[in-house]
Amino acid sequence: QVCTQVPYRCYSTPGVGQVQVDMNSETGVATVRLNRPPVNSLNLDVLTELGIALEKLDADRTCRAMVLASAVPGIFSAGLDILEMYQSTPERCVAFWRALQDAWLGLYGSRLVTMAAIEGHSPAGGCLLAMSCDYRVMADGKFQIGLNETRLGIVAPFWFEDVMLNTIGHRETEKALQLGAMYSAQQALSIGLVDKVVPLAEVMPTVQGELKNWLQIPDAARVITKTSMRKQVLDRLRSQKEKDAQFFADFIGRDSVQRSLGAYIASLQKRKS
Ligand SMILES: CCCCCCCCCC/C=C/CC(=O)SCCNC(=O)CCNC(=O)[C@H](O)C(C)(C)COP(=O)(O)OP(=O)(O)OC[C@H]1O[C@@H](n2cnc3c(N)ncnc32)[C@H](O)[C@@H]1OP(=O)(O)O
Repeated sequence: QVCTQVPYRCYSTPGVGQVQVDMNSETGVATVRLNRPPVNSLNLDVLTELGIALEKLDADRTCRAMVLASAVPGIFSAGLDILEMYQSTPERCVAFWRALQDAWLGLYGSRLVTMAAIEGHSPAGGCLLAMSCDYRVMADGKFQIGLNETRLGIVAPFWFEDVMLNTIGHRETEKALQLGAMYSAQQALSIGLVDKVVPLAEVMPTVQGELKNWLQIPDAARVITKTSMRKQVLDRLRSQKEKDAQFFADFIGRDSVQRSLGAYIASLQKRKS
């Protein structure tokens, strides 16, 4: 049970919030769990909650690190909620995209040590969240991770691409994005998409162990280094947020894209029958 005793502090109501934040003020480590069953798809509400949670943690001087995880077994995140992109309005699309931009700028630009505990599938937007952390530990087994956008007939935006480039390099990114490739944990490890693969039950203990190394480094020096490494990619989006949001809404509204998304949703439903 989380958040029941000192030194834990909750930023969300247990069992209610779609983004649950448990702050351990003794260690300075916050755990942020996505909690939107069945698959933690990222809709406008979740992205808004996530953006706010990240902003609060960044402002909390007692907080030094954050673990991004899931409260839903078997899933890290299924990525963006496809229903936000299918038969939506241009206004809603723009609001949705702004919330994604803000959550991502907060995560990729966070001063905290950020670690992803990937205890389930992590396609598309889920993979973006994981890649935006400083370190990734993934559960071995049947779970998959990757930017699969082209398989849906959509295109990973330039900032998704930039983050992947910074994570696995140009050649692997080119293949991964064109093919919309999804990788097993072992394959992801072999191309550097994740940093460690362990059995499911060991993901959290491994993250906690790795955090000890990172927290030995003085914050100021680490933060200056992180900022210097990530600034260019962050600034590229910051300088064209509105244009990017408008471009997304226009692109998603195209008939051909809507047809592809409709077919993809049908294929997801068909898998079950
Ligand atoms: C120059 C051009 C520039 C272009 C610029 C703009 C372009 C736009 C870019 C937009 C970027 C998008 C990034 C994304 O994140 S798109 C989302 C991609 N996500 C996926 O493809 C994941 C699909 N889901 C799965 O593969 C599986 O669900 C799973 C994650 C492997 C889990 O499998 P599991 O068997 O456990 O669960 P189910 O498949 O039975 O799913 C349960 C129900 O959830 C629904 N579902 C699944 N994923 C999503 C989703 N992402 N959004 C909404 N709903 C989702 C699924 O349909 C089931 O619903 P049901 O119970 O009602 O049938």
